[in-house]
Amino acid sequence: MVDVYLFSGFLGSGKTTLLKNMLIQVKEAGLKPAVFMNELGELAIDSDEVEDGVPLKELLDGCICCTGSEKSEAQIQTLLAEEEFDVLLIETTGAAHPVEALDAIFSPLFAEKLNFRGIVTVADSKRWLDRDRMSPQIRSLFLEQIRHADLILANKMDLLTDKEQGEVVFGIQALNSEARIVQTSGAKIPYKLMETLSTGPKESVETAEIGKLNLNTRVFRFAEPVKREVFEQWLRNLPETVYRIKGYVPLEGDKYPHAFQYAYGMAQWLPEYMKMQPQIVVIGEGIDGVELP
Ligand SMILES: Nc1nc2c(ncn2[C@@H]2O[C@H](COP(=O)(O)OP(=O)(O)OP(=O)(O)O)[C@@H](O)[C@H]2O)c(=O)[nH]1
Repeated sequence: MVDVYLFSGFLGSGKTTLLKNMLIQVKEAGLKPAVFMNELGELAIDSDEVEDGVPLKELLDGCICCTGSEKSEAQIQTLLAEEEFDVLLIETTGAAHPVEALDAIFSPLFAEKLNFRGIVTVADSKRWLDRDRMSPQIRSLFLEQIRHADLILANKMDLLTDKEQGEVVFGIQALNSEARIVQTSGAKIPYKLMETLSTGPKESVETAEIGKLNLNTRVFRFAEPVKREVFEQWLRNLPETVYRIKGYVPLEGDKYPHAFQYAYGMAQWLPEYMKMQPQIVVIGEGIDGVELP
């Protein structure tokens, strides 16, 4: 049986960071991992982060929970037919309800093959503190992802004071008293901690109504390089409802576009040593008016 873990958590909370950490540790434990990824938007950016040699399937521009679990089922079935592996790590989009995303895994097709171990939710601790500023639907999704977790990473602790850290852990514990909560920076946990999970099928869990999410994704392609100051000024002026940006930004004077990440007001630039497509995906609510600088 293949052990299956489902990574949940809001946009930009640190799921891919956790995935990368886990891939290293699973291999170190002498096990073979495989990955199933689900991205919002038509660009496969997170999958660039999974190193070659790890079996990977992805579902683009949709959500594991709402574009029909059949597609996900088919992808997982192909993965099982084509590859040999011991552990399947599933990264859902930040817009997925974790329990609804379980549908594909609990398909009768996989009853003898997949051993579901649990939902691991990565919570952006800074966002937790500011949760009252979210729109009601987004807030409800954010809380549901935490409420249904079997293990919770209170991530991005490096951005919080000691007092805030305590506040986050108490708050999260009050919302989900069953799950173990670990304070993390860079989503670092030992794989052994995930191995302690063994929840089995989730029977008749009550999920709260989230309402219609008005999350949109837009892809912008750069016609030419931009000045870094101009781009950063543009970021500062974005509406608060832009939750996530990722992709490759061509900067004036640099040979290759830089890998770029933006989540909750925090930008991260990484040098890229290959010529990646100069494009970014912007995810948020009411982003029709957003244009590149
Ligand atoms: N300061 C800080 N940044 C972090 C931490 N964990 C992750 N990040 C950064 O947060 C950004 C988003 O991290 P990802 O791992 O891509 O988040 P994600 O949940 O996979 O994002 P989506 O797939 O878009 O939902 C990246 O720039 C990470 O480097 C942390 O503990 N502290």
